[in-house]
Amino acid sequence: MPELSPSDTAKDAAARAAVALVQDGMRLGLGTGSTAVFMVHRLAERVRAEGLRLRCAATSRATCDLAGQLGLRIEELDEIGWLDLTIDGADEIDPDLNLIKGGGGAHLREKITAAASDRMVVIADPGKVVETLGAFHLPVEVIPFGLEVTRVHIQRLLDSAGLSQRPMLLRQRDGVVFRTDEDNVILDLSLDCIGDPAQLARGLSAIPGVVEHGLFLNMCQLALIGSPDGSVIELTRIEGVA
Ligand SMILES: O=C(CO)[C@H](O)[C@H](O)COP(=O)(O)O
Repeated sequence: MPELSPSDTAKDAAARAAVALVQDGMRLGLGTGSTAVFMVHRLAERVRAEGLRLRCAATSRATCDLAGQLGLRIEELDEIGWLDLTIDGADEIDPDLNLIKGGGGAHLREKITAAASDRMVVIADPGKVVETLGAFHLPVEVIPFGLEVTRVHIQRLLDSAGLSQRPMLLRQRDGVVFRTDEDNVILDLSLDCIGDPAQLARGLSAIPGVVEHGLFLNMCQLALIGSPDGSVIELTRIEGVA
């Protein structure tokens, strides 16, 4: 394997630590993003080496394709029904293990998958750990029909919550509007600092046209933060803390 950058070494360390939690017979959710890519590789290595029998659901087409190439059999989430563990990346992680996700545009399937899991473990490099959520843009998946009207509703919500907001960007990739696996679009909100994530999450969920936002509150029980030296720090959440 080519030498990894410090950031990739950190991601790989977190991924290895998460894959070490996997036991024979488990039903797993596989996350999306560059850190999750390391996890899928390490998981495939363990399956090959130890003959682990796993049932896996993927949170995106990209992860499904990668897992298939590495010899992991992917099933539909509904075929498996419920998962023991989902391992996924994150864009921001606060001290209560609340998250911003969706940098890769997969947060809808990621949230459905994590919500169908006994346990969600997040893997990340140290740059993802923050005191307060919001420096990373907040992705909001929106149905294309009535997009501009939905945008007005979101703006009104942000105004009423006193959240300063730079232009709400319609996500593009390679010069064209980005479409999610569900064929929706994403509005990226630049909020700087989200003082009350629960209130914002409730408000966004109540807007017709919003399919899902990237706030993952009270969903993650453990974050494994890799370091460029290969060590891993465990962050845990005290149950019941919002
Ligand atoms: O939420 C996600 C995709 O929707 C990713 O998990 C998140 O963007 C982190 O990605 P990366 O590991 O590449 O930093």
